[in-house]
Amino acid sequence: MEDEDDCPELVPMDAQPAPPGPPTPSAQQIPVTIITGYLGAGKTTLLNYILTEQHSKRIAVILNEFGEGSALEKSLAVSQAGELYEEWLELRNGCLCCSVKDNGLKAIENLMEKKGKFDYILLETTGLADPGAVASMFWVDAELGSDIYLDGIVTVIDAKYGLQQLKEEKADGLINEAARQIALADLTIINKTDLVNEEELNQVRDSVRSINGLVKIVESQRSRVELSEVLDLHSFDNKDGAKLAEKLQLVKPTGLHLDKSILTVTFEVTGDLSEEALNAFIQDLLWEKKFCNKEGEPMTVIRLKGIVSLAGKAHQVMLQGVHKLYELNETPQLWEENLHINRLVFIGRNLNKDILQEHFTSSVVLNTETN
Ligand SMILES: Nc1nc2c(ncn2[C@@H]2O[C@H](COP(=O)(O)OP(=O)(O)OP(=O)(O)O)[C@@H](O)[C@H]2O)c(=O)[nH]1
Ligand SMILES: [Zn+2]
Repeated sequence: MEDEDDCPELVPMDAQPAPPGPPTPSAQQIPVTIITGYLGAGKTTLLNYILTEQHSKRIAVILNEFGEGSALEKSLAVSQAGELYEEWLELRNGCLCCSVKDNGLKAIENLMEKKGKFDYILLETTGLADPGAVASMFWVDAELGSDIYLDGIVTVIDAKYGLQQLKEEKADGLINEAARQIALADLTIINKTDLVNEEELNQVRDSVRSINGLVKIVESQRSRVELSEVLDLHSFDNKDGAKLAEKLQLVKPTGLHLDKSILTVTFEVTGDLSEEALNAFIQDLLWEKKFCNKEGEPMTVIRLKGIVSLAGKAHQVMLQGVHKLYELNETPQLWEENLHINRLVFIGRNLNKDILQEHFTSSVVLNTETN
């Protein structure tokens, strides 16, 4: 028997260091999909469905749970599904953001010792977890990053109770977790459509869209969705810069809103950017929270995406941000001569498009093109 409590072996210092940033995944890297969603939305149902329906991939599952009763139940539910490898990740009470990283890394590192035995990882987070913290750990840990890559964040929403969950006001102005999970998502699955009528379903759809102008939405009963819609999304890859550029153009800004809600703003600015000033802008926004809306409340960005033109670079550069982490990565896509359109999408709270764009244009853009 392996001792499960052993700390993972450290990789020797002279081992090949991972290149900075999340590059285009290599064939050896294993994709990880984070499955999140509010309590009872249908995450475990989705996992079980994927594990029983999908036979072309060997999938490892990591559950990240509170409370022993439900943990035991889920462990059994998942391990019925034939040959799969299960790691146990239990967060004792306390701050998720702090504990998730260490425990999560340990579970994944343990799992990676069984490398070769699986080719996809699904990670279910608890209903109350902040998936941003989980997603961040794949970026922070360079060694881990050389073994696996983040493929996408999937948020399951309860068609019946989702709206109610989204409207819950949090004490002290904290961000509503259900809304945060939608803000972070690459794909949302509106589940339990059997429990609502068309009008209710439309309302849920509209609320999801009002939070996240980028996210793809599918609907399901018992979490039965096309697997190709859930797995291999490549949401964070830089190889597909052209696809992202296209997608960013279709983003609709959102915002028929209550003060505290999360929304999407987007703008485009032509010209080349100073890389240094862009870094400073992003850090002021994500780390320092220096920008405020008209009411003087600091803007909080949960997810950030963009395609930008950096001075001196012929290739388009992809900007990805989750939580407080962000990255700039060159894509294979070349800019057209004199048509350098920077497109940015921000999902978060207290965002004011005009103020953001104004800061961006005045501090980051070097030269505005005329054509
Ligand atoms: N009516 C209906 N019930 C569903 C559907 N999908 C799942 N359920 C039920 O909803 C309950 C919760 O589903 P789970 O998959 O355990 O939800 P979860 O998100 O994993 O829940 P937690 O891990 O507790 O946060 C279970 O009783 C499911 O059988 C659906 O489409 N329609
Ligand atoms: Zn679950």
